[in-house]
Amino acid sequence: MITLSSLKKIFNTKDGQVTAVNNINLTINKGEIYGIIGYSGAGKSTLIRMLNMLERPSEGTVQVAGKNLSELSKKDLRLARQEISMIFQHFNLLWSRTVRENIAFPLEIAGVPKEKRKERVEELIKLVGLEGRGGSYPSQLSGGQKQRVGIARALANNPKVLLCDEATSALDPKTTDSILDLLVDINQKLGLTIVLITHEMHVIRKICHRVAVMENGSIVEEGPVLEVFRHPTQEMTKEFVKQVTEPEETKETIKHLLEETKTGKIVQLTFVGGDAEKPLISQLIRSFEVDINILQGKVSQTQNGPYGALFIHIDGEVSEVEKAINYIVGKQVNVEVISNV
Ligand SMILES: Nc1ncnc2c1ncn2[C@@H]1O[C@H](COP(=O)(O)OP(=O)(O)OP(=O)(O)O)[C@@H](O)[C@H]1O
Repeated sequence: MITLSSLKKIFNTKDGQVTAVNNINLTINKGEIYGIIGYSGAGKSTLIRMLNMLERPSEGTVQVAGKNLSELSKKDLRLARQEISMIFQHFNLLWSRTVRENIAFPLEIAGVPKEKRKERVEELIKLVGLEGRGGSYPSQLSGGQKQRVGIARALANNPKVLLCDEATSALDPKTTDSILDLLVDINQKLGLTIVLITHEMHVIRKICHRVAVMENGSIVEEGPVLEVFRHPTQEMTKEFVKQVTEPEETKETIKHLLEETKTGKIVQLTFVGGDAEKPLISQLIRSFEVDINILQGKVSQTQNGPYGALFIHIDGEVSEVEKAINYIVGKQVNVEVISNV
């Protein structure tokens, strides 16, 4: 659906040239939810804005649904943009218009007749769960509701691609989850291709099929979400992955336990996909002369199956502990010994 080839963006500033996006090659498939993660300044916004030519590339090409956007005339680009919608962190709603009028706006621009417009607006209000709020103004809505208006407006002209520019960054965690659920819902119902940028791994974990990690204008790591979680190669990716596997208090708890624990080993087990459901711990206790204490654990759902980490203390004779660890390795669960005590 989207192909980026040798894409580059250089800004000329008073202080010299800034390369915001540097030679990116990427293919995003139809119906996929594709996440791009990176810290502030990595070039995510510039990249996503080039996907609908809000920002013109300095070099390279952007192809969406078979069209090379750089080559389109102004008129054709306007038409192409109806197929590539966008939602924003701060919603970008028209404050003097009601919910209904905001959603109708792109339909007016596209020249949709009044009756059809009305029908479509009501359909969209239902789709995003804003029944009963059509007459409200944006200032009368919560953040989550405002983003629902943004999504309805973006979907008005039946786009093929939805671009999400930090769409949940201004929302609290619970509202974030409800908006992410809505994005998955419309991805599945409408077969819409979704590209999102974020600095939160939680967003990637919860809804993306594939992820690209961006640093200094380049993509440093890319792949299916579970694969990247399983084998993060770059330091930065490892940091992001920790956001969803290690609860804040984990390090402190482990440190405390290391001080308390005199024998055995503390290990981190990482479960990916189907393995997370297996009764590994009871198998260990039954098969080896060891005691197992579960210290901390978190298993989350991804679009490709469960993913999680479990910290356990395995205690017993040194040889039995070794055997137990080897047994886990044989089960293809990723094992990391945090410390030999
Ligand atoms: N219009 C511009 N003129 C000059 N430099 C720019 C412009 N837009 C972005 N940049 C620079 O390009 C680099 C990438 O910025 P960009 O906003 O794309 O990053 P980002 O990953 O989206 O970060 P953030 O999440 O903070 O917006 C930064 O160094 C930024 O200063």
